[in-house]
Formats: sequence, C-alpha cells, structure tokens
Amino acid sequence: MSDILSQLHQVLESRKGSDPDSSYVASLYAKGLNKILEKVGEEAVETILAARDAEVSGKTDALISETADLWFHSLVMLAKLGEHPDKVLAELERRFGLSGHDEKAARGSKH
Ligand SMILES: N=c1c2ncn([C@@H]3O[C@H](COP(=O)(O)OP(=O)(O)OP(=O)(O)O)[C@@H](O)[C@H]3O)c2ncn1[C@@H]1O[C@H](COP(=O)(O)O)[C@@H](O)[C@H]1O
Repeated sequence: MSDILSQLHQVLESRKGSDPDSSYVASLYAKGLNKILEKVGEEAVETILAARDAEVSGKTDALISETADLWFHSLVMLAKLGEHPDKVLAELERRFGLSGHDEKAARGSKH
C-alpha cells in the first residue's frame, strides 16, 4: 500500500527538472517553499471542514479527497526539502505499539 508513496516521491523528484508550465508540481517548486506551505495549510483547513461535514452528512467522499490533497502537498513539501516519505513511515513504525501518552512523555524529555 505504501508503494504509491514511493512511486509518487519518484515522480516528485523527477519534476525538479520540469517546466512549470507543463507540471503542477514543478510550478509549486518554482513558486518556492512558502507557496508549498500555504497549500499544505489550505488543504489542512479543507480537510477539517470536510471532516465536520462528514460527521453531519455521513458522507466521506469529500473527506477522502481532501485528505489525499493534504497528503499530496505534504509529500511535495518533503521532496522540496530533500526528504523521502519512507522516513515518515519509519517514524510511524518506530512509534507503533507505543502508547501515545508514553511517546509524548519520551518526546518531552528529548527537548
Ligand atoms: N496527486 C497529485 C495531486 N493531487 C492534487 N493535485 C493538484 O493540486 C492542486 C490543488 O488543488 P486546488 O483546489 O487548491 O487547486 P488550485 O486552485 O488550482 O491551486 P492554486 O491556484 O491555489 O495553487 C490541483 O491543481 C490538483 O490537480 C495533484 N497534482 C499532482 N498529483 C500527482 O503528481 C504527479 C505529477 O503532477 P504534475 O507535476 O502536474 O505532472 C501526478 O501524476 C499525480 O500523481
């Protein structure tokens, strides 16, 4: 299932040399990190609104679509900063089975 993240990451890397007029991802890179972060924030808000609607309507199509937009723009952010989504998956794997409360306490002692 996580294969699509790796495949998408490869495409995102390959877009670093592409023409912004023919690639949405290349156009984001050309606009810079702030534009990418703006998109991540926008998609996060749209995801929250879709989640609230889903609770009322019981329909989750928009929620799934907005969450995909949020994940996609987060992957663009990681690629722009030279990071691979495998590192995020590895971090989730590391936390797996660890209570959220314990994990937070361990994080607190690191900072
Ligand atoms: N998964 C996606 C993906 N999800 C969402 N989007 C785009 O993200 C944009 C954001 O949606 P908005 O509603 O905010 O769009 P908008 O109003 O046009 O955006 P702004 O003008 O505000 O920047 C839309 O243009 C979507 O098409 C994506 N664009 C690309 N991909 C993947 O990235 C690959 C490379 O894309 P290109 O670089 O465009 O070839 C594609 O093959 C896909 O696999």
